[in-house]
Amino acid sequence: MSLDTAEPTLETLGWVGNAIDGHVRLIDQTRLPTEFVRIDCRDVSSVWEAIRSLRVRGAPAIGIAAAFGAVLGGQKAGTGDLDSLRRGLLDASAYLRTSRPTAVNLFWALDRIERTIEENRGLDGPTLLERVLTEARAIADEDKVMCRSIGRFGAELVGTGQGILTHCNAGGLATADYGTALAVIFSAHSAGKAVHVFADETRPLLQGARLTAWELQRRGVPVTLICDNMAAQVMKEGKVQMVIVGADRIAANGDTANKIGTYGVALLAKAHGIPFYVAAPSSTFDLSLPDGSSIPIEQRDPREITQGFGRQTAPEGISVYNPAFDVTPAQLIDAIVTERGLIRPVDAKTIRKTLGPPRSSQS
Ligand SMILES: CSC[C@H]1O[C@H](OP(=O)(O)O)[C@H](O)[C@@H]1O
Repeated sequence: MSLDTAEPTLETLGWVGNAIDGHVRLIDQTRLPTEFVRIDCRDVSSVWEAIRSLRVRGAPAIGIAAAFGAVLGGQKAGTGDLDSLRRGLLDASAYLRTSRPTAVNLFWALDRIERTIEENRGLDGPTLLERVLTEARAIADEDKVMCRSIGRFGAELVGTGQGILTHCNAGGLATADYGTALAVIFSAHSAGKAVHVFADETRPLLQGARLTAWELQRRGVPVTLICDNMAAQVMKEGKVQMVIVGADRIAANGDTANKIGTYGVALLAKAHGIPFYVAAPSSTFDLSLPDGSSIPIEQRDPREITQGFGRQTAPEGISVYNPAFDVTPAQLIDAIVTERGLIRPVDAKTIRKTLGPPRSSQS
């Protein structure tokens, strides 16, 4: 259901889903850049669908959406009977875990919701539901703070006059606010550093063209849109002095899953002697995985490729391979920018030193 199309202020571009009262409100990112529409999800399956279809997308944002979706499950169950409330919350959380497999933030956020339920067994229904809603809001509020911190730390890597290449969208839309990779660019730009961004369009769903270009243009950051197959040429022409991307899951050794095409960009950067950075909050690390080999990679609908431009652009029945992510090995990453500072060199020891001991394993 479309609610309102009022353009957001620059500060409210990110997550808007904290208006619970029986619904989760979010920006429908599939309608951007031509339409700005906020929608209300009134049941858990609508939140699941919004995550699966990338109406809400980006690792932190889908974690936040899932946290509020779980609250919705509790609201639907009602607070009259404690057992049915707990079941409603836990069933919603279990269902939302099946929406997308790669971004660990989804599971990290739902782990926090489920821990909150378990740790508050003694509460009555209304108090328990309120406590879980408070946790969901905390997840969103903490992400806002982490993004700003990532921006501050990452801006130190940016020299004035630099060309910066991005891939996909790791902006305010992908987080509670401000973004991760784009937070670095926004912070550098706000500090008066003249930067120019080359945004990969990012096939097949065009998060770069539709979302990153839109976010940067709105904030007045100079941006040039390129096709993914132009990244090598802009590097060869000396237009790019650094690359910065987001992340969906980072293993204990620093291997990083991100939007498909990121691995290729990292190889190109290495070949051209250009620093390659990842920006991500600590909620994107999965320290239960020793390396990136077992990060689950989402396989998506072939029609995203064969019908991506609103018409059939490939022979009917053609075989299609559509992995939504790839894994960039740690040795291709010069630094990871987190809310706790830079991780450099990118290795298990430095990650542990920066982030602290591993959490429980995530799905
Ligand atoms: C700030 S995390 C952004 C991260 O998530 C994107 O994936 P998707 O658009 O499929 O949700 C992409 O990998 C971005 O780098």
